[in-house]
Amino acid sequence: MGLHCPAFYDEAVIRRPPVLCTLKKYPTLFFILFPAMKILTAAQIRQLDYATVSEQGLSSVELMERAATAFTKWLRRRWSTSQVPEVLVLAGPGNNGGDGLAIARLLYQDGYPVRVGLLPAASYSADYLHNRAHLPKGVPVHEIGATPLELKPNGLVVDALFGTGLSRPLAEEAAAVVAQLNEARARVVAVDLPSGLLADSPQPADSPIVQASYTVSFGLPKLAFFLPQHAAFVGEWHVEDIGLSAAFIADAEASWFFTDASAAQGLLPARPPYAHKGTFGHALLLAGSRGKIGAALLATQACLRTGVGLLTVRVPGCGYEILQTAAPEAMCLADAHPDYLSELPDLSPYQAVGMGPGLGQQPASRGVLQQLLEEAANTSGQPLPLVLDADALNLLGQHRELLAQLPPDTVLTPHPKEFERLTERARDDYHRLELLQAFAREHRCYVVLKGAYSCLATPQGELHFNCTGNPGMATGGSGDVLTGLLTALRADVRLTAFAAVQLGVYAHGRAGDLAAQESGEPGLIASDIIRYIGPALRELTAAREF
Ligand SMILES: NC(=O)C1=CN([C@@H]2O[C@H](COP(=O)(O)OP(=O)(O)OC[C@H]3O[C@@H](n4cnc5c(N)ncnc54)[C@H](OP(=O)(O)O)[C@@H]3O)[C@@H](O)[C@H]2O)[C@@H](O)CC1
Ligand SMILES: [K+]
Repeated sequence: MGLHCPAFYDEAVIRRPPVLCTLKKYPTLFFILFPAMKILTAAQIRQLDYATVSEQGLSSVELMERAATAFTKWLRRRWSTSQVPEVLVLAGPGNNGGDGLAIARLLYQDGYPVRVGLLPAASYSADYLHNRAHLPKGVPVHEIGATPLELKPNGLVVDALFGTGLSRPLAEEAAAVVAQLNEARARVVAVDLPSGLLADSPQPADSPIVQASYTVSFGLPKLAFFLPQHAAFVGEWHVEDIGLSAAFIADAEASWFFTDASAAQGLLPARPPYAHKGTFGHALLLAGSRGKIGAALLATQACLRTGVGLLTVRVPGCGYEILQTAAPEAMCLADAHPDYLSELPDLSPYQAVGMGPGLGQQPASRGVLQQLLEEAANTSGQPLPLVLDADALNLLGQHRELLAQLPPDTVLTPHPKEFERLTERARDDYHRLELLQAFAREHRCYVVLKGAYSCLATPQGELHFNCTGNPGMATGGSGDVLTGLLTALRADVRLTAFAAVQLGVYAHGRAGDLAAQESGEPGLIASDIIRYIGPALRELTAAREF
């Protein structure tokens, strides 16, 4: 029965478009210099602009030309001249508008039918004026704002109204243009940022913002791209490499990062040739209750597939035969109670413990959690690594006094609703990030906030956004798989706590992406993710050194 009834995290919002970071020109340099991929603030991006220009002996117009060329190449790869009846480029008064004017010129030279709409302003940037002067005469130009936009059916709109220089919510003509685009559901490709969206800070909920189908950004992604509340504005986002100063980025202070393939690659050490099962640790899972033994089984299978040396699973009596039959590779310790966990086993054999999938919220199970926290903190030497999920988190939320007992470096994997139960209701996604950062710092733990771009907060207050995963993974049991996977990696003493969690979250999403290629997103179930953990980890394993 319980086999088909895993724990759900249906409140988790997993609605994200695929990320395609195209770093074509300077990929090797980029990957060597930036193992942790930084997300810079809008102010840092402006400094990066200056640093690039002075370091490379460029003029700012030349850097703008690089950006426009990269954007145009991206657009050309997507649509040929015969596929679009018109490209309407909307240009604002700053350098985002300057990019737009250069893009209009390049597209026109490539044979696209281009028209330009200019937003009137009191003053214009120097590079805007340069590109305005160089717009070919054959490109029709008109003012926008006061009159209705005439949009051709199936045409493309290039949104180059405002980028990182936005200093206040859009109003008047600019707001009118945004309203018309959104109402017409125009097919919009935003240059750098959808106009009206701030790159990295909150703004009033009713701010006019372009709803882009695509956003093509330069150099590095913006923080705004990773937040669910912006998905409808940003659309599918891409980052194009324009050779921005690598030295500046390497030196820049950052507390936001993203984990893509290059950051995750090599995090898992190769297995030594003379390895034995003791090398990879012995993990314990505390999971399951009547009707939710499936959750325990999913966590078990994921833990095994991640390469744990030995695994023992503690389930209530009703789960014993199920576990022994469905997962013969694991050892099973039946609890004295038939329906839920009521006793903590001796912890001395284990290198890591995962608790929560399908657990239920019985007072006796809370007692097990409390004892686990006490004993894990008091092991001789380092505290015993813990991974807490699902009902273990709900029990912590109901008894917040237990939070003070979390051993350092404990890993918590809440979805937004579970996180809210541990802290407070967030006003918006930015506030949620603040709460996440503060919580991880205060409790010296790692918190994985699950969802699209799952966000890992570290005890040092860093936030790492994960780039793998897909909406197919918003299905019952996905979270149980993550718990098993992370427990196995925490039992592997070769990995630091941070590396284990960063790798685990990335590998979980990657396994889901590989599984979705086979099953499609709607048909994806948690067991499919487990089948692809091995292939995902194989991609991420470092070369063996002798
Ligand atoms: N950095 C890089 O690496 C590279 C950057 N590049 C490009 O530069 C872009 C940034 O350009 P940017 O700094 O000129 O800012 P941008 O977004 O065009 O807006 C500024 C103008 O808008 C005005 N304005 C602001 N808010 C407003 C409002 N609510 N309503 C009305 N007006 C408002 C503001 O006027 P003010 O605030 O002074 O009144 C000013 O006139 C960046 O996104 C990228 O596309 C690439 O070319 C090369 C590499
Ligand atoms: K824009």
